[in-house]
Amino acid sequence: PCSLAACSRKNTRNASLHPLWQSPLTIPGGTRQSPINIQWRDSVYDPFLKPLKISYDPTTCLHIWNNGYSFLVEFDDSTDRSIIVGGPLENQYRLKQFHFHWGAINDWGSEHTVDSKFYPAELHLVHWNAVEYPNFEEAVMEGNGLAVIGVFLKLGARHEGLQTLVDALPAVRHKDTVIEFDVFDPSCLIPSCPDYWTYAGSLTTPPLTESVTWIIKKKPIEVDEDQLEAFRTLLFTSDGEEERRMVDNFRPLQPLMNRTVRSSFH
Ligand SMILES: NS(=O)(=O)c1ccc(CCCCO)cc1
Ligand SMILES: [Zn+2]
Repeated sequence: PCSLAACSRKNTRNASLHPLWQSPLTIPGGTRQSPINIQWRDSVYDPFLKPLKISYDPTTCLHIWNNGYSFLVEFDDSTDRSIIVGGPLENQYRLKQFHFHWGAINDWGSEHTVDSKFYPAELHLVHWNAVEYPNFEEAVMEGNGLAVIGVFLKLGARHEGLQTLVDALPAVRHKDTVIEFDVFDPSCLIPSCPDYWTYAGSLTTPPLTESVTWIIKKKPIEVDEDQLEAFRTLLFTSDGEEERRMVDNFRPLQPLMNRTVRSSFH
C-alpha cells in the first residue's frame, strides 16, 4: 500500500492558488509527492532505461469532459488497444485519459519545472497497470499502479492536432459537461524526440496517492497564444453558478526528499 501525503509548500510563483490548495493539506508520511522541479544537472543517466513504446488506437477515444479541475479526454480501457510499454516500466500500461494544467498567463502553468523554469501548460497522459490490477481505481492505490507521461507546452507555432481539442472546448465550458469525441490519436501530442526523465511520484490532485511512475518528455510541444487562451475560457464552475475561470489548476512544487530523477539520455 502506498501512503497518502501532501505538504504543499509556499507557492514559489505567487500564482493565485487553485482553491483546492488554499486549505493547508498536509497528510503526514508523504515521501514521493508530485510535482517536483527537475534539476537537469542532478538527473542521472540510466543506460538500462529502454525506449518508451507508445501504441494508441484512435478509435478507443470516448469523450471530452470538464470535471471541475481540468478538461479530460477519456478512453475505452477495457482492452489493451491503447498501451505504453518499455521505458522505466516493468509492465504494459493502458491509456485511461489525458488532461492538461495551465496558468492564467504564459509565465506559469506547468506542474513540473525544469531548472526552475515553468512552461505555460503541461499535458498528462494517464495509464494504469492492467497486468497486475483489475481496474484503474485499484491501480490508483498501488505504488506501481500508474504511469503518467508529462509533456510541456510552450508558446510557438499553432498545433494542428491540439486544434481539434480546442474546437470542442466551448461545448465543455462548464463543470460536469461532456461531449462525445469519437476518434483522436493522442500520440500527435507527444514529441518524436525519445528523451525523457523519470521518477517515482504521486497524483497531483486528490487523492494524491503515491502510485505514479512519472515519464517527463524532455522536448516540449509548441502551441500558439489562441490555443492557450482557449484553455482559459473554461470554467471551474457549473452552469448557473457564479463563473470562475479555469486557470492556475496546477499544484505547488513538492520536496524531492530521498529521490533521484533518472534520464534516458546523456
Ligand atoms: N494530475 S495527475 O496526472 O497526477 C492525475 C491523474 C489522474 C487523477 C485521477 C485520480 C482518480 C482517482 O480515483 C488525478 C490526478
Ligand atoms: Zn495532471
